[in-house]
Amino acid sequence: MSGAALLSASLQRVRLQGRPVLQDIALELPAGRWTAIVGPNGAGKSTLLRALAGLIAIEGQVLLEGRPLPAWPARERARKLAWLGQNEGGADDLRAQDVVMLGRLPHQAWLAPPSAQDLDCVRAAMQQTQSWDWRERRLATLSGGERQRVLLARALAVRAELLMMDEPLAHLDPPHQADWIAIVRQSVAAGGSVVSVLHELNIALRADWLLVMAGGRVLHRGRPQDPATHAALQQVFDQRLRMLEIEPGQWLALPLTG
Ligand SMILES: Nc1ncnc2c1ncn2[C@@H]1O[C@H](COP(=O)(O)OP(=O)(O)OP(=O)(O)O)[C@@H](O)[C@H]1O
Repeated sequence: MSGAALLSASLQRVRLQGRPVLQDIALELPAGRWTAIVGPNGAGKSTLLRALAGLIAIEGQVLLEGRPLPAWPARERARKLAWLGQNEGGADDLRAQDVVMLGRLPHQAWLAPPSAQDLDCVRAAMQQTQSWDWRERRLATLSGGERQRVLLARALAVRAELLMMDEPLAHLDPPHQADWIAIVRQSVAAGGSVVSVLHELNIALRADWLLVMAGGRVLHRGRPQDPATHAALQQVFDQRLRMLEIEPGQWLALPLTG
């Protein structure tokens, strides 16, 4: 694997409760690219993302900037790699602003108060996700979409080079989905790398690169515009998609009924 990859992985196997869930996956994630992981329910998308983030035990190796993930000091790694998981809980009693400040922990000295830079990052991230207005409200009092925008702000406040998100669009309405795409594009344009598990195929088709999974393997990787990518999508979704090019290079995947 080339040394240029921000993250590279070689996974022989990942087991959950003794059951093999992923096998034989090798990939490289360069800087400056948005990669979307797609595939049917149970394909192993979330497990792959968790494996790449170092959140679960693997048989194999994940390298961040060429260094194995476990060899990174925890705080340094947490500054490089930000995570937004599915249905995250545990912070319900905190004010939204304090939840976002958690994203600054890897930058703060032990028990030190937040710096002016931390406060700036929190405000900027909350403004980016349009969640600043409810900064004083407790997370538990927010709607699903409002909460998701606060959690996205927390991940953005880290200012990490690598942003990993599992179903980040859950609960977001179309304008905020569009805002999410804009945020991802900004991050990638600034040299960052974004990896997202997405169920919304039409959003995934706007990524730079797709990983198409089924049965615990990556069956195909390629650009969303490539006919081979469309064929892989058809294969994993039982030929039940209608692929439409709505403008040059921009595709939609509609479910075929009947
Ligand atoms: N904790 C667990 N213990 C055992 N098996 C698990 C566990 N979590 C997930 N699995 C199994 O691993 C496989 C992959 O699950 P995973 O959540 O990675 O799939 P996914 O592609 O993200 O699915 P979905 O689209 O439904 O969210 C599934 O068969 C699932 O049942």
